[in-house]
Amino acid sequence: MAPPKKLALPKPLPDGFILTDTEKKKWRLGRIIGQGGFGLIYLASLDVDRPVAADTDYVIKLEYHENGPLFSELKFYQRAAKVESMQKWMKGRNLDFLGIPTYWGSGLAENNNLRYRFMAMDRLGTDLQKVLDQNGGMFKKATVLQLGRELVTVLEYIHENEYVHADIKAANLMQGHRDREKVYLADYGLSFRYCPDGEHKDYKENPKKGHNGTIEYTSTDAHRGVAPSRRSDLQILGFCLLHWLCGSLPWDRVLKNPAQVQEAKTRLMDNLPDSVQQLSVSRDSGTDEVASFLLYVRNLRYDEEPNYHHLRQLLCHTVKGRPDLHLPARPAGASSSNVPDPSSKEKQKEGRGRGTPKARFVAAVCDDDDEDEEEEEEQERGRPKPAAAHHRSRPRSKKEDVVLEVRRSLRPRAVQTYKDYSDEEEEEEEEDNESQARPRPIDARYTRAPPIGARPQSKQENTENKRTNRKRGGGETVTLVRLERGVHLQRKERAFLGCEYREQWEEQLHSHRLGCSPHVMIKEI
Ligand SMILES: Nc1ncnc2c1ncn2[C@@H]1O[C@H](COP(=O)(O)OP(=O)(O)OP(=O)(O)O)[C@@H](O)[C@H]1O
Repeated sequence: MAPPKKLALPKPLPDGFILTDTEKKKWRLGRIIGQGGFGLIYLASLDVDRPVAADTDYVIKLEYHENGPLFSELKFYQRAAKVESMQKWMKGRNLDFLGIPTYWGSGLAENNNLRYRFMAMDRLGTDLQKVLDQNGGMFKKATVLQLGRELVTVLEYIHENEYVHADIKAANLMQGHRDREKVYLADYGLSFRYCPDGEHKDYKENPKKGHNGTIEYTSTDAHRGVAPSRRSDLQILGFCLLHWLCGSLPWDRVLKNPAQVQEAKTRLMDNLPDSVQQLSVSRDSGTDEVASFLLYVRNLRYDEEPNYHHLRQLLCHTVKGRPDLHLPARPAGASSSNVPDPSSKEKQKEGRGRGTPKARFVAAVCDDDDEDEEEEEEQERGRPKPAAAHHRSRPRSKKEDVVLEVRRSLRPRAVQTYKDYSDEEEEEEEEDNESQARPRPIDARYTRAPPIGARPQSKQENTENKRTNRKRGGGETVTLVRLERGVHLQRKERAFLGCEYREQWEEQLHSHRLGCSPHVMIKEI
């Protein structure tokens, strides 16, 4: 039989198929309940003698052996998210919950000459993007701040274990299967070991690798082609919080142009706290806390350890307990979005806003001022316009569900091109031990995103870099690309590329940074 096409979704294994993991535990597959860019998600059970029950607590993620994301995800769970290590950490902090799914095992399988890799993990519930879509694109302020605090704690744990997530977004946040008030940060396929064996990666811009991640939320460092770090995870989180609070982001309409998105984000970061404060939707949904959060993040050095306790305090709110993921409270008659449209000039020129279908959807749901125009657009395209949550008094029809699904599938996917190979020697060893071959290289032409211009290295960054005195990574890189090809066809591609590392540094990176400690900065606001 011909080998599987690289990057393809795996040919499904039959219901009832038995998998044996590396610890010799046997798993029985049930029905498929999800599908990503590369892999399939099956219900699964350790009871191999009977069909998998519909309410089982386990799932198995299955990919072709050649694919990369599951390999990266596995490495994250095996190194950083061991059950005992998480429990010990939680105990030390008196926490009763940490939103990281539990990993239960992994292994390789073969069927009809096709080789698969699998991972067993906790079964989770609905992802928060679905919840947001049903809530008109926004959460209540208290919910946003509670989610923010819980995610800061998850990031604190991950960061202490040498990893960053690098792709925080509502689509990667999932409710618990049994307890819907619990929220888990899932999908570690793009996670990055920023500090292998305690050695922080160097700050190094690489125009060839610019604009990694999910374009809406990716960090300004990632736009410049810098490998992700603790501060970039926190900045991504800040952008997410802002989005959930306001229902849109200033760069929503230019998502197809990464350079413009980068420009808009840089402007927002440069003009904090005003730039974020003025996005407040209403007094009830004020953005002051997120402004302070992003301001703190802006003042972090690339390799600086954030003060997570302080970050949680910045997101403090009187409401305690678990996040309430229900409809946002919108004051009657209030325009839901205060976000200025960066492309308004362009819009005037072209007579129409730009952006991805998702960005249009957000605007349609949340920006009352644009409703007429959006409606017109929707009618032109012959699609029904989903009603904003606050206008909806009936359950959505099947047709509306389909529209949501289609728009969901059109959402920008994450791109990764920064992964250093240098920290993977150990993986290679482990792989050899397990007789697992590395994912195979693919052609460089699959890489995405326009290169960004080279910039001179600033004296400050140079000094910072020397001070960290870290070892430099090897010259090879791993590239993972997710491409959108039509509504239903979404593919991700991973490549190992021989890539010249050019040292190009960002003069402006710290030009907005004031010469005082972040704590002093906060007091000055
Ligand atoms: N632990 C889980 N429990 C229940 N459902 C899950 C779980 N993990 C993923 N899913 C479901 O399966 C779908 C596919 O998940 P997967 O992580 O493979 O890909 P994805 O995150 O949707 O896409 P991408 O390929 O971009 O990462 C998800 O959208 C989700 O609905």
